[in-house]
Amino acid sequence: MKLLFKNIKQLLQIRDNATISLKGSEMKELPKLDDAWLLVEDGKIVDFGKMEEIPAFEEVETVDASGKILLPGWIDSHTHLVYAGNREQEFVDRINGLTYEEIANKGGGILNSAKKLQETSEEELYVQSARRLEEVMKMGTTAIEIKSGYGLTTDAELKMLRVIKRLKENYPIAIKATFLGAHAVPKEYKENKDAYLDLLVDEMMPKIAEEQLAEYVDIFCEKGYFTVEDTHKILAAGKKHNLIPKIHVNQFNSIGGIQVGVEYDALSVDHLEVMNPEDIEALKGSRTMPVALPSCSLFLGIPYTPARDIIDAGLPLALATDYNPGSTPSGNMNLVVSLACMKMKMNPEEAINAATVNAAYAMGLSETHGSVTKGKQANFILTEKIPSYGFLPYSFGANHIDSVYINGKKI
Ligand SMILES: N=CN[C@@H](CCC(=O)O)C(=O)O
Ligand SMILES: [Zn+2]
Repeated sequence: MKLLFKNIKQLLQIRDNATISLKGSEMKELPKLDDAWLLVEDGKIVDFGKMEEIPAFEEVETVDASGKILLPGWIDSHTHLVYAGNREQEFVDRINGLTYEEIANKGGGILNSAKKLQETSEEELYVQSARRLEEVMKMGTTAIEIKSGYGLTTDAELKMLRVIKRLKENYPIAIKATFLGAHAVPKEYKENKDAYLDLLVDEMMPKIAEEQLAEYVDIFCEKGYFTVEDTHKILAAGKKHNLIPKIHVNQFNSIGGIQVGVEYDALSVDHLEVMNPEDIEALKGSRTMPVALPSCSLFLGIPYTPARDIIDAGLPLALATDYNPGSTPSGNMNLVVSLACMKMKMNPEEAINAATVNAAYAMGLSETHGSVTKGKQANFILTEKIPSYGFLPYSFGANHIDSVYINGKKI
């Protein structure tokens, strides 16, 4: 089945196959075609061009995109979308003056979510997660990474990863799974963290690898959670099972997590709210993508990732939501793109590049996703009639999405 978009006001993010990621000043360029057409066949982009040169097509279904912009769907490379219930009460506790750390120290936070998840059946967890996945797809997300890490026992971590597997099977969106058993130390292991690390390495990882339940491995490298040494241990064990690192670092403190990530050739290092010059230096010359999560900063009232320092140092940057019940109960990539412009001083071009091309890199999907390239998946956002692409981040809070296409099909 062929699908033809005609009269597209602006076709954004046109790239050749060689574009894998964008860094430094390259992020300011957003290649586009005005008054364009685009042809889709078998779920893939076949060709595109200017309306004045449109060939005669037969037996095609046509979409009139007059006044509308067509751009690649958002790629969300960092989420915890599979979780049970919510943490609304902690939100109120924070309004009333407690900090995220104080809440975690009194048994809330990640351990609170873990307790809820352990008590929730796999079926119910699937139903709650599928609802969230459908919600983010409608908001333009066309590829998504999902982490475990609210299980913290072998059974509950496997339950989470099986739910992710079922989502992969039942939805057209590309999904990558990450094993984040090292998200927090369970209460029972408070005095013996090493025994928990052994459980992750000796019991959970082999099972996950055997059932092929994850592509990536993650750890929350942060004061009060896991140290740089723990990070070495988990990433080295992950390597034995072909689990590529994508790690939580520098959210509250800079303790050397970026350097370990780079040493293990991590695909991405995520959060980065607190960065010192050595952290930026460590990323130079590496293949590791820095990933910022501005809606987490908004919700927790913590600093925003210093995007200007990162990009102006010649580095790439990707954007993601961090969708989770504690620090970011929102999976809205449109808001993330707006926040990147408003709070991190990224230009609209930089923010769109960070949420498409660079985000695809951060999920290992550069060959199939993230740009309008012949042969790539036909994953698009078709906007409402809007004056320009800059209007998307400018009019924050309104998504301006007419429709979303995944593999050439309107969802
Ligand atoms: N920082 C670590 N993990 C999550 C939040 C976890 C939670 O509060 O439930 C994050 O990326 O923000
Ligand atoms: Zn996270």
